[in-house]
Amino acid sequence: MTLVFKNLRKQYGANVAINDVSTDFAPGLIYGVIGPNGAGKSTLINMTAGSYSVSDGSISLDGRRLDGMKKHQIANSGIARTYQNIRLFDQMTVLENLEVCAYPAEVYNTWREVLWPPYGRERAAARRESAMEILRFFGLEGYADAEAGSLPYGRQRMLEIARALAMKPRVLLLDEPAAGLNHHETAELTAKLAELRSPERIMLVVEHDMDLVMTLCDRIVVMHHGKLLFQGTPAEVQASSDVQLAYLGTDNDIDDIRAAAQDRRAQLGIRARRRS
Ligand SMILES: Nc1ncnc2c1ncn2[C@@H]1O[C@H](COP(=O)(O)OP(=O)(O)OP(=O)(O)O)[C@@H](O)[C@H]1O
Repeated sequence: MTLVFKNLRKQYGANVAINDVSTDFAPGLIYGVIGPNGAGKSTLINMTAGSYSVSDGSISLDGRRLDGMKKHQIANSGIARTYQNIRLFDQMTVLENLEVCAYPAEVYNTWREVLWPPYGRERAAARRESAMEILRFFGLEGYADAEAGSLPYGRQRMLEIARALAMKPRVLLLDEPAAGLNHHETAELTAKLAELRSPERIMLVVEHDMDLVMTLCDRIVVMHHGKLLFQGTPAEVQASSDVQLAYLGTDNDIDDIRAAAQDRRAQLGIRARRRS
């Protein structure tokens, strides 16, 4: 399984958000996507998930073109995502948030469940058990019957990832999963995400939190002004003066990049990080 971006381009009017990006992603690895604000990171996620159209070039999974597919077809191809700003089904329970993602994609199977109640009950029980297993993994089982919107912020972030996992994705796209989490929550999240590394899954994590990225990711893609500036291991990225220049305009080290990322988050009004 490989996810491939080929000469990918995204243009909003005259603004070129993604400019001729070509790279590929292999299963079993966690990829970090970093870069200054406006570099095009979220646009990559949005195009891969089908939320935004592709202006030019292609995105394919196992040789199958995803660009041009409808959003639900992309989801059915095994791509799941989370959002920079949490988007849960607030009025549903935590358990329902997961169950709703595991309903059959094929109309045929839905009718089978409706017309054959024993089969429907069996499938519903299996969905529930599978959802509970994911909730237990995230330590959310105690919230199963609570309304999703009533959960503390950090738990909602975890629930978003849990919900994406309920789709059993082959490609998991996480857009700033640590935004607004305190240090304790970020450490917990980092450990959970590391456990999700699987030979059957490609993971892409867009994140400003350098500690998370450097700890978690096997490979890092650095975006700058819509272009792929650099790609390598965390050590290679930390050693790259190109990367440091892109972030800071000066040839400083990774600690300054960390500080710059925090400053930019604050400027953007991304929920302040609480020190625990
Ligand atoms: N829906 C949109 N309409 C018009 N321009 C957009 C849209 N979404 C993004 N852009 C522009 O595309 C460029 C890349 O934005 P994108 O959100 O992908 O960057 P980013 O690297 O994810 O930034 P951040 O770290 O701030 O989230 C920016 O110039 C942004 O203003």
